[in-house]
Amino acid sequence: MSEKSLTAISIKNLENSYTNGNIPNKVLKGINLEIQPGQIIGYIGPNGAGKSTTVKILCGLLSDFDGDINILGYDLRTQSLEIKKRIGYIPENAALYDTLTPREYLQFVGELHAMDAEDINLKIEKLLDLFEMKAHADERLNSFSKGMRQKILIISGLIHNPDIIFMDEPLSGLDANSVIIIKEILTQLAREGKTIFYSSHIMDVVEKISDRIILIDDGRIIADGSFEDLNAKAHSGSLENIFTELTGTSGHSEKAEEIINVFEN
Ligand SMILES: Nc1ncnc2c1ncn2[C@@H]1O[C@H](COP(=O)(O)OP(=O)(O)OP(=O)(O)O)[C@@H](O)[C@H]1O
Repeated sequence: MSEKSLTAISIKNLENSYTNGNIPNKVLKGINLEIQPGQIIGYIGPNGAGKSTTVKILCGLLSDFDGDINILGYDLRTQSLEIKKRIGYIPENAALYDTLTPREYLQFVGELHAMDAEDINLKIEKLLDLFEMKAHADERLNSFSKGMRQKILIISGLIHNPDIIFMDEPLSGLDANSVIIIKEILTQLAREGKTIFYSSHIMDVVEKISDRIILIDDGRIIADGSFEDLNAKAHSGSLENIFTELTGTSGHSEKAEEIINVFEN
């Protein structure tokens, strides 16, 4: 991690709007966060709360925002290239180059990160093997299942050994063994001082791996603390219950009944 800063991610008054037609839709309404290295952050919230938008801004994929963001001591607006060298981004879905094989795609990603060719090839071989993808190394990506594609996305987000790893629903499509391995990888990387910013709807995984859980709703942070802190605040027992209590969604069985009634009548 950069010697320039002790703070991994600093976000001050982050605001963002999308414009649909001429009408601005304010999505982030003043996010303030200081995240220290070595933390696993679980970033959660209801659909449309602004999680993916936050992650895309932090990864430099959306540049139209208000507020100040500093990552590893670098200003996101003026030094985004320095930041991009030091972060990894694992989205839920991404356009992989379907005509390439995983080996070719990962070589391409390694080259983008200016990695040494020998180092790239060595890592590709080892990682494909460890993710049980070696047998598919030379098949085209367009023949891959969702989980197989997700494994390639995970490898490509980690291959350059980033200091901060941003993940947006990264376990989507993975089988149970792979989920356990990824959880273990994240815990071990955090122990080495890497920072993990993890956005997901899978509450039991977030509950288990996160040192700190940040709950956003309608573009604002409504809870921030360890699972124990949040649990003490909401007295709910599980993160799923805390989530529903704090985001004001309740009466699930009544809602399910109403939905079935609409289908059946
Ligand atoms: N490209 C876009 N153009 C216009 N509006 C957008 C765009 N992307 C997202 N939005 C809007 O911004 C809001 C936040 O979306 P975002 O994808 O950040 O939410 P999220 O918390 O990640 O949701 P989910 O849990 O459903 O993935 C939503 O109202 C969404 O409609």
